[in-house]
Amino acid sequence: MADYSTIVDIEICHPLFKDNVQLLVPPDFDGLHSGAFREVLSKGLEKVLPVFLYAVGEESLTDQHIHELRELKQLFPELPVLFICTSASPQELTESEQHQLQESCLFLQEESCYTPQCLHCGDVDRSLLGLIQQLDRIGYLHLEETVSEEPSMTTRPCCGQFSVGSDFVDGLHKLDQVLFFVRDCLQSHLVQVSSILNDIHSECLRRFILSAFDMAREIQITPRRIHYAQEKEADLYKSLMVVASEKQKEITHLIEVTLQNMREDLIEIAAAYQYHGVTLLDSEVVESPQDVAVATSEIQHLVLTRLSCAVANELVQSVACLQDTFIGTLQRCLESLEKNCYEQEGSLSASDAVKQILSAAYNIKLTTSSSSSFLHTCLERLRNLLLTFQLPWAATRCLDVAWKKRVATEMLDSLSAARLAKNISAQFRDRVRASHESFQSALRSLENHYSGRLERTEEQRIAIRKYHTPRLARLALESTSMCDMIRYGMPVQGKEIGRGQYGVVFSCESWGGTGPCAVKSVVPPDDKHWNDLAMEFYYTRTIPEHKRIVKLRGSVVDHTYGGGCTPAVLLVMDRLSRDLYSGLRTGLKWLVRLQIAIDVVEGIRYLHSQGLVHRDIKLKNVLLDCDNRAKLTDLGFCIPEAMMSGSIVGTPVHMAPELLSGHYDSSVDIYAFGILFWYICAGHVKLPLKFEQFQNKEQLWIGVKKGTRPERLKCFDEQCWLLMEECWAAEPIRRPLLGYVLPLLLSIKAEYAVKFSQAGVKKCARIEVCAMDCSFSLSCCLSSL
Ligand SMILES: Nc1ncnc2c1ncn2[C@@H]1O[C@H](COP(=O)(O)OP(=O)(O)OP(=O)(O)O)[C@@H](O)[C@H]1O
Repeated sequence: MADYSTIVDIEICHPLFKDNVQLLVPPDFDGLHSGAFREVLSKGLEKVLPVFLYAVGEESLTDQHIHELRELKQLFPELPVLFICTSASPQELTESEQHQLQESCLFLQEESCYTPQCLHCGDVDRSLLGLIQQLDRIGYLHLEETVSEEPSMTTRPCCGQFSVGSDFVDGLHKLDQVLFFVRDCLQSHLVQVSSILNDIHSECLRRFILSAFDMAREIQITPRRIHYAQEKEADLYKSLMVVASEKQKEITHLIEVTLQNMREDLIEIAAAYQYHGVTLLDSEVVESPQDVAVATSEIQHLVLTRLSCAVANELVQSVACLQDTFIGTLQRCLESLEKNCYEQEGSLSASDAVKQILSAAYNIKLTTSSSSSFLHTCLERLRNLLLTFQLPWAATRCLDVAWKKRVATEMLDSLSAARLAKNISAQFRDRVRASHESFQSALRSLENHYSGRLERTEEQRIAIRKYHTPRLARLALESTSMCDMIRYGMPVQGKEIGRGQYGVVFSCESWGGTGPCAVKSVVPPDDKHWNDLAMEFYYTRTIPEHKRIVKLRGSVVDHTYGGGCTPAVLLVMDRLSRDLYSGLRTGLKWLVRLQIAIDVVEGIRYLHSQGLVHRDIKLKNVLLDCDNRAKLTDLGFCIPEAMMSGSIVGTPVHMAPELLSGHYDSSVDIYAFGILFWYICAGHVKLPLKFEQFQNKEQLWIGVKKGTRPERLKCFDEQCWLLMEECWAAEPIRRPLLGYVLPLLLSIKAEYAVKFSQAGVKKCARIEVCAMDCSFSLSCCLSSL
């Protein structure tokens, strides 16, 4: 096969060709076979990121060009092409054009970011209109009818989504457009791959976190399930043993009633019985006395079997714990425990053992020996003896309906309900005991299986929490930062608006097309801080937007920070007016403060609903907008409950006592809210007196553990005080649920709103009276209010 590709090895000193750039100039395809174009392209583009420049020498496309371009479109429908019309009259560059070109080159060299803009080619040479229309028809350019005489092309989308469209350059002198096009193409590829990468990172992260949730749940729930199964089966066993041992009278009575109710039916069933082991001659006579014995035993067996069934049914119905519904939950619990557990061969599973316990009543068997009285048994044996010796007067050989009825009746008459009951109980007890033992051994092996397995699960959960998720989070932060950087560029940092333990917050007028924003710049000193920051970023970014959580818009990694050795991570978020700390310092009205408390509770409730615990609720992490509505920020310590390791985090005065023990849950946020609510009700930011006595945080924690809490202030409303006390209860279980706190705060606020509006009406009324009463001046009246 002919090799059509020509690799031109050229050395051009230009930033564009700096790294690993290959210039592929395909041959002229005129006269070559139709597949030549495809062949060259597919060979030349192996492992190459293509940027297509298409030079056109004439003012219109030949059929061959059109064919080529159609093929190109088919092969790469998404990839843009920059068409350069080389025949456009080359003009001398004006001074300003030369300057512009230089600027563009510098611009690219500096690698600074650029927000793609809509480029219009309104000023294309009119003689090239035909060529542009041809490209339009093939689907590369989109000519726009404009009011002006000039044709206008829209080929690039506006800012936002970063994708590049095909473009047209009329003249080689417009090299800056070539540079921009190439740069845009490469950046668009970069955005595409980093978005895909970020999707993969985020999805893996999501799955890891979900599996950590499942693991935490399994670790927590499995021992409880096993315990529940043990308890429930023990109860069942106990109550069945009571039935078997102590309810003889009831069972006797039950058998008597069943016998009475069924007697006629059983005799009729016996009458209609067709023998299996006996052949009848004419007139329903049998040949030998042995046949009579067989027929007798068949009838007796029939009657006893029917009777056993009926007694079993009655027994099950009269004993509640023998019914399926009674152990429904136990069965489900066992089945879920056994789901992923291999059973040992030959041994009974716990759920089967429970089924056997239940069926113990159904499997009871009544036999003639167990049912007859001693005297009846003797008579029966005597009768069989006589039959065996074939004494002529011993028995009839005509086994007709009357005979069958007689045998059934005799059988039923011979039954002793008390003996049957005793026998049934004994059988029942033995079966239940055996099944109970099988159950216990099955549960023991289930427990053994789980104890090893739960240890492994815990190890995996720790690995997910400590290693896998933070690393993935960091990768996700880097890939999304790359996209954000290309799309929106580096945020321009304005003045400093705050400072935290880990970073500085700057204002930024606009980023990504919206503003104003705040940029939190953090320089993670080590891998641990990097990972923590990445997790914060991940949680903040992935939770769906909520009006009570400060919105994170994106992030950028500034690799030039610190001379390039300590990159800074810039988290860009919505900018709010101030934090609650400065709000309280400058003074906020009571109703406003109550509304802030409501907002905070809504924010915490939302995080909890997402499975997250904030762990650092404090005045500085509550931001206020210009209407003094609050939002939570700084999800630095925010973490899903399943990922919590018991690490000690937070701000000392807001930290619940159990935080120090390492065993805590989402109720630490409710404790912290209790303290925050103290400040909200106090209306200032002074430390509670009770806490002031402590010299350091260690002393504070000891005090808090012993029960020291902020003091009640005079201005406190009774309901508010009670609420704080509940929230900061020492035992997490006694802290109220947010679903209770929220309506309570709303009702407190509504009460005050009514009180204030009534007070306002009274105040106005008094002012009117004062105004009418000339003996009082208005100012005097107002001061009295
Ligand atoms: N989005 C924002 N809009 C306006 N101000 C903000 C914003 N984010 C933070 N600030 C201000 O910057 C301060 C520092 O915020 P940052 O989140 O870094 O730290 P912090 O919560 O005070 O401390 P730490 O991170 O150590 O817990 C806040 O107290 C607040 O005053």
